[in-house]
Amino acid sequence: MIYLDNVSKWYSTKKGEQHIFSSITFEIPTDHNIALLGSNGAGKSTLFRMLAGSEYPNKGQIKTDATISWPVALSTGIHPKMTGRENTRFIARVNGVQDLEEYEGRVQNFAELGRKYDLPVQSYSSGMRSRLAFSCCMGIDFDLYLIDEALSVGDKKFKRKAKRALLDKSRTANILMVSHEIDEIRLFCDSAIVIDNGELTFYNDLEEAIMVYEGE
Ligand SMILES: Nc1ncnc2c1ncn2[C@@H]1O[C@H](COP(=O)(O)OP(=O)(O)OP(=O)(O)O)[C@@H](O)[C@H]1O
Repeated sequence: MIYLDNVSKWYSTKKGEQHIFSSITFEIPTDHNIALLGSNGAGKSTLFRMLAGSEYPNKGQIKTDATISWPVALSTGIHPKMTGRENTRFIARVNGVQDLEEYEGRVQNFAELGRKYDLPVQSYSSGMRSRLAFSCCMGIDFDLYLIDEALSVGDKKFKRKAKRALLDKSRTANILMVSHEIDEIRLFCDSAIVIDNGELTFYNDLEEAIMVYEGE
């Protein structure tokens, strides 16, 4: 269960407070693979950051007993001065991974960074950074994965591999996905949340949600 309890979120800008969500009370079901649909600027990434705990609501609380990933495609939390391997170990410790060596090996195999794995991340291309972040995230067992345009990670070969890994995950865990590719959404999700004007609406029927979203 993920429960948004009277959540308000705003940003202070030069033009005053910009309100994204005002006093939202909403339950995100955890027994579905859910697409998060909304136009540019609707608040999808903001909601993701609050769910991941990297940003707090200005008011209210997000209550959950589920373990939630960080947004998968982003290299948030990857330290540029540390090597790929050091980052992997750090992420493993922070997330309570028991078998460090086994995890490290899995990430190394999946990310396919070759010798770069032992070089500082600041020497990586942006695609390589994303591959490391994606591999670190997939290597940890979360209840819910936040997938933010994650399948745009890496080159064609890596994209195929990432897609397969994500499909495997979606069978044993749940995903909450932001993608502007409707075909991708249909492949991974069975239901959706539409964000419109700061309001969240859950649709059990994905196709109905797509119709609402595309008709906006
Ligand atoms: N740090 C910030 N400071 C000020 N405004 C912000 C900040 N982060 C986001 N916003 C604003 O909050 C609103 C929601 O942004 P958000 O990135 O969550 O939208 P989104 O639905 O993910 O959009 P997109 O589909 O374009 O990625 C936007 O108007 C954006 O300009």
